[in-house]
Amino acid sequence: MSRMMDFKALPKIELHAHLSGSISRQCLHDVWVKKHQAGETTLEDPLIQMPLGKHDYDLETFFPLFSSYIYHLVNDPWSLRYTTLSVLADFVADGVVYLELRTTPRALPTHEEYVQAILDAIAEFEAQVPPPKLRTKLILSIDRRNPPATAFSVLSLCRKFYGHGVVGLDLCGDPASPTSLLHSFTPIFSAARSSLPNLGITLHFAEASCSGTDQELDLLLSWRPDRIGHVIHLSDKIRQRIKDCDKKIGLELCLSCNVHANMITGGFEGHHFGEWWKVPETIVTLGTDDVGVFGSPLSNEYALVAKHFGLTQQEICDLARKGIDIIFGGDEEKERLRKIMWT
Ligand SMILES: CNc1ncnc2c1ncn2[C@@H]1O[C@H](COP(=O)(O)O)[C@@H](O)[C@H]1O
Repeated sequence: MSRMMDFKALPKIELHAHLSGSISRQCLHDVWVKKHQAGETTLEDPLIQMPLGKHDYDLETFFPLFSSYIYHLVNDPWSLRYTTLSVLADFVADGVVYLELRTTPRALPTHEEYVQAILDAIAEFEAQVPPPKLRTKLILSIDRRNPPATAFSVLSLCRKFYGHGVVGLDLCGDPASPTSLLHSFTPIFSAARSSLPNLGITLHFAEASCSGTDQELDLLLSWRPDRIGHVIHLSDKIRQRIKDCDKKIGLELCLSCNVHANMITGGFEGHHFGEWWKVPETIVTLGTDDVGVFGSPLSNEYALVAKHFGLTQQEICDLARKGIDIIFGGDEEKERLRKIMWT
């Protein structure tokens, strides 16, 4: 039975992880100690602000963690490099062999330098001897709370860094921000489709009931995403539209995040993974979302689906391998993964 499986050793693909939310509390603490000792921060120790073992952040308490705390701690090139390297080390230690990390560019000191610093940290990590099995690509996020001009600048960054480590564009952020603001992003996503046809598009989709209206979801689907994340509050009509997409759409499902943040009811066994994982018109992949906040590494997400949905060892390997088809990282990477992932 899969319950006996070594989920850490299982080579895994992670396609839904936010950089700032993936930083462990210990790593945030290390950054804080250095800054505190140098008199560079007046913030409280992260281990007090976010005590170890606390994972029950709901959508009201979750987003301010970034805007009021983590962004003020990770606020210079040194802490950005340090935390990125730590995040990569955590993923590799958990048996992740391919990672698409997503992040919202910030002015550190410029948005361009922010992206370059992360790409440099990835290159530095991959140049280790012996090289780690993990290969990492970057997705740039548009925060739905931001004005169109900021969102357009994210597309410009995709243009600049496409072919140099950036493989996708994401829409993320607090789902409580109104659907009406999203209309102004349509030209951005259509420009992304026409000017960068191989850039992947992934969207946070129906995370909360307020962002799960047919009006919003019809709009998001009109942007022709390759993948959608969370996928919780759907009408039957939208369910059918997802299944009817020309190309199989990828569903990035994040069980622990959804359960801990009370985004769903019914606990793990009530999670919509159970509804989707066998649907032939879609491809389900498991993601951690924000392992630093919700505390469940990808190996544990596999253990959870094995436990709550009774997947056999073969079904676990098949689930992990299916993700290969929906990575944004290109054919060469797909070939590498086909060779190293368990059959
Ligand atoms: C429930 N899960 C989620 N839903 C929507 N957006 C999320 C998210 N988890 C994280 N983010 C988005 O990612 C940012 C932090 O990482 P980066 O600074 O970009 O690396 C958050 O500010 C939020 O906008």
